Amino acid sequence: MTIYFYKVWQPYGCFSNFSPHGIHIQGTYWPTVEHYYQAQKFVGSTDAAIIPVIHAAATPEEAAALGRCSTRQLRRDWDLVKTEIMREAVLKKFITHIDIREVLLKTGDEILVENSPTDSFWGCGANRAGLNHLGKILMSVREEIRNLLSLTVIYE
Ligand SMILES: Nc1c(N[C@@H]2O[C@H](COP(=O)(O)O)[C@@H](O)[C@H]2O)[nH]c(=O)[nH]c1=O
Repeated sequence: MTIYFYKVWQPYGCFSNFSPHGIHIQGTYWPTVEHYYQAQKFVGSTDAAIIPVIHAAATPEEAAALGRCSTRQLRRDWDLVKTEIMREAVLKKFITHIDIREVLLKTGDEILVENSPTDSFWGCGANRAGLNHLGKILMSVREEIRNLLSLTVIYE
């Protein structure tokens, strides 16, 4: 059965990038995947000064609003790198936090879908026919962690 998730307070809310699970990446701690993802939009851009502001945002909603501001200049390669950047952050989240890693692993081989009514890139969009890249990343992270854990069992 397909598992749909979206808001943090709904079932499987820990799969949302807005969930309160911090990550360390390249020496910096980010309070949520969303903070990190939104800040990466401006690395090397003329609007890079917004990065520490996004980092310090009180909530992921605030971080997202800062990153989505249409008057700011995104890095030129954003569309090429955003999926890999998201994957790295989501992998780090589920490697770091054992409790939600268990939730992810317990979904077995079910299809995971970000049920966003407005986003048909990361989610499935209102018609549920969107690309669902976040769901796909979660499924691939689930597979990667499973493989990592099976290697640990063999070599321990
Ligand atoms: N979960 C969730 C959202 N979805 C998230 O929004 C991000 C995409 O942002 P952007 O590339 O700027 O459009 C990505 O992390 C996606 O998972 N959006 C929300 O407004 N509220 C929410 O609770």
